[in-house]
Amino acid sequence: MTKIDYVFKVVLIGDSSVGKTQLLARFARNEFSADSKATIGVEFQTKTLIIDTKTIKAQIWDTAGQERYRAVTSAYYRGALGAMIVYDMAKRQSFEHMAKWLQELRDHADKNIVVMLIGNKCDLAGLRAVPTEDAEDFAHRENLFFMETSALDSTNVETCFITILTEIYKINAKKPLSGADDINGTSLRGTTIIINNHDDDAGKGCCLS
Ligand SMILES: Nc1nc2c(ncn2[C@@H]2O[C@H](COP(=O)(O)OP(=O)(O)OP(=O)(O)O)[C@@H](O)[C@H]2O)c(=O)[nH]1
Repeated sequence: MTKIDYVFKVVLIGDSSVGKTQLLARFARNEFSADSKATIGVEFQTKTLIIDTKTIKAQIWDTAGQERYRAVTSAYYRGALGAMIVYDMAKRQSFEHMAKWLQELRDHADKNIVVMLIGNKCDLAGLRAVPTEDAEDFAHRENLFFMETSALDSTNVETCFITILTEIYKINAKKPLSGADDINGTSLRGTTIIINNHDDDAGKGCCLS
């Protein structure tokens, strides 16, 4: 069995239908679904990859963009070292809401979290409603990484995940994974606890049937 050097939790946020679930499906399994259902509650997937000779387990969390399907916010952000805030390049409103998502992140996440702005659906070039420069300006002002992606045709999907994981690695490289280590130790142990909590929550009504 491969020895895991680090476990990095990254969360996906953004309006409903911008493509968070499909970005994750493309990255984790190289799959895409055209009739993707709205996410209810929280899901996550993992993918193990090598960065700078280290084995990194990326644990990517995906939650509902729709308020009524969202699970407890603080639990979602707990232990997250990276966040991708996603808008739909063809839907101006989803970009206008980026400030709101950023605020939520700043209210709930660790202040050192690495944040990347993602303009998804760049395959819909003819329907573009957000000029690249607008997003670049916003990212620059807010100190975010920025990339345009397409989960449909795979453009930049692997690149954006590898970029954020590499940045996380640079920040956390001095903290090797061990039982005594605060950040990574907690994220590993916390994994099980958080998932169980969510399962419990789901049963209690964060999800509609
Ligand atoms: N053209 C195009 N369609 C996409 C792309 N990514 C996702 N979609 C489609 O957009 C719709 C919504 O995708 P989802 O991944 O379910 O969106 P989401 O952000 O997870 O939505 P919630 O779970 O409600 O928060 C689906 O019909 C997808 O097939 C893309 O890159 N290009």
